[in-house]
Amino acid sequence: MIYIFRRNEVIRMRPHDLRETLKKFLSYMGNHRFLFLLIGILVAISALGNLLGTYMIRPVINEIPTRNIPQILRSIRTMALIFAIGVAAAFGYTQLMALGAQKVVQDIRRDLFRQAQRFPVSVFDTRPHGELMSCFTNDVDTISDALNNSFAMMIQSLIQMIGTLVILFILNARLTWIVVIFYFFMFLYIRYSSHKSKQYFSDQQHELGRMNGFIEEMMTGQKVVKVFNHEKANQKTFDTMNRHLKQSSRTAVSYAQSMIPMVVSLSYVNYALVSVIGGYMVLNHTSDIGSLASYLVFVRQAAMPINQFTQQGTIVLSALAGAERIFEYMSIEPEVDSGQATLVNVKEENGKLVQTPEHTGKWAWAHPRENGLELVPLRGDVQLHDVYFGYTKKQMILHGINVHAHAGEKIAFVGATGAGKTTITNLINRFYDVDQGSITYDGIDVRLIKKDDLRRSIAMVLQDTHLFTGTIMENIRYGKLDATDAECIAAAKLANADSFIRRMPKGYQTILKSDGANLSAGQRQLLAIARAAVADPPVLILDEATSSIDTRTEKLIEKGMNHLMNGRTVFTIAHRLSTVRNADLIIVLDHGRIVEQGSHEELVAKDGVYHKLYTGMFELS
Ligand SMILES: Nc1ncnc2c1ncn2[C@@H]1O[C@H](COP(=O)(O)OP(=O)(O)OP(=O)(O)O)[C@@H](O)[C@H]1O
Repeated sequence: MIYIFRRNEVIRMRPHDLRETLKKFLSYMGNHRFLFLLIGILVAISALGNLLGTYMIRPVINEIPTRNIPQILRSIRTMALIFAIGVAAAFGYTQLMALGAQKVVQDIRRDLFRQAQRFPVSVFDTRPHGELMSCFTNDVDTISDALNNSFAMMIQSLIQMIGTLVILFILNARLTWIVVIFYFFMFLYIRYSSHKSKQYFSDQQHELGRMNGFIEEMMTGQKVVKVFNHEKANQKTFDTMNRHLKQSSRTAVSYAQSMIPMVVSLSYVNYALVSVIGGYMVLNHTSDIGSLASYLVFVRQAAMPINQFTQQGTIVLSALAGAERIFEYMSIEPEVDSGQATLVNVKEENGKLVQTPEHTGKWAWAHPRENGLELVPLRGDVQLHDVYFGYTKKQMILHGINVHAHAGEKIAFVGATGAGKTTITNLINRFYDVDQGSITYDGIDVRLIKKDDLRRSIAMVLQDTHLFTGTIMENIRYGKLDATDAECIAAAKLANADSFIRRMPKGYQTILKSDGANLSAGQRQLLAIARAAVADPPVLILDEATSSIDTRTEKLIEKGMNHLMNGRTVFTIAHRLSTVRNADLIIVLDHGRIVEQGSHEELVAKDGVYHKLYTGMFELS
């Protein structure tokens, strides 16, 4: 198996399972079967045109001694017509192939993106995100290139290779054995040198991948490099990598470069030998001059399809390896959702809740029960019942967690890094499901609630704000796609973001780029709060930012957060003392276990872990 490395990952040059990958790939081509059938016909016409046109040299030359000019001209016309048809077919199939390739690539991209949207969070947590990105970019590009340039050419070369041999046998069977022997040696040499060059090419790609990864890391981490004076050490590492890359590239290229001249030289020897023996046969009257002329042209061209077939074959194989990676991603089980309880608008009629299509602003869970649909008012009461969870079966992260957040309560999780705070919040909105125990939302097991509706009722403000390319208004509207401008502005006001937005050159229409790079960290957080505010959910998960922000912005954020938290059930991964102090319940976690819980005053009075943490005397570990 040949591998190349891209960035720091291992990339296959050939598919593991060629048959299966080809089957799936052909099924994509099959979606445009008439187009590819037409391309196939044109490829065959083009290949046959080249073969027959060359064959026509025989009658033309044989007719010259007869001096039958009209007949000679007829033969020349026929030959020209055959070549012209071949050229027209080649032009036709290259044009259609460009269209076919883009259709196939468009379908593959569509399916991959659709599938990626449905991946469970665990896929993004466990795989480097560059891997999926390289499927979308490099692999799709390789497939597109192979379809555009290599796929048809490979088939054409195959037809020409077989056709050439057949015609050579027809023209002169005895001479052809010499050609077959040369073909055989050429083929052996091509195999040997391409095998060797692939081996070194793989080393070269490995070195290149390492070097690219290093450059990327150093460029993105320039500040750290400068702070710790690592320039010299980096230069040394880089020089070593650069030297290794030079060595492996040199060997790979030397093998690859030797292939064509060697094959061409062999074909010259072949040509010379066949010319001499053929000439002798003509003189002996065991062959005619036309056959020999046509034959020699075929022999001259013989090396070309072999070369093309091997070179294009390698490109097609590496494209199929890319396709296999894409298909592997596509075959990942999408996030399963067996939840049936949905969030619906309700209104009160004769003291009873009834479901309504109107936007009443009042919500309830429509929970299917044996005796019909039960409407459970949406309140935001969340309870964890003896929850155990591990990301893998081998290692449990949470052990017997019990927490009850009554509607409107503020729960703060504190604890050392790795204690399991984020993991608990990941379970509440079902990025992952509990292994043992359960989580209920308004009394309904979250596994019975449709994920979209569950997540719609829980907003998250993460440390990592993630803003998208688009206007500030669009970024706020991300929280609720049908929010009006007025709702977005109201949310920004509530989040304390309105004043800084209005100071931007284009206000709410200012375009944000690259994850809001044109904003400060504090402004990005204010926007994230506004985005959560526009969703107006009963439950909120806050992962407080640890990065230091100036005191004025910090105050703005605190105020924004307080407004946002008002009237909602809030789970906070708390880093600020003020948040912890104001919480109704503080949960102290250590190694996935609750070690203390209570209000700030209770826990301080207890003089336990929290007190030590609070007074900075002790760090949980
Ligand atoms: N996707 C994951 N796959 C496997 N293990 C994970 C994953 N995410 C977190 N963990 C592990 O789970 C444990 C708890 O992590 P978690 O992120 O919940 O801690 P935390 O208390 O939120 O820490 P921090 O304050 O640093 O964010 C850690 O040991 C961590 O290594």
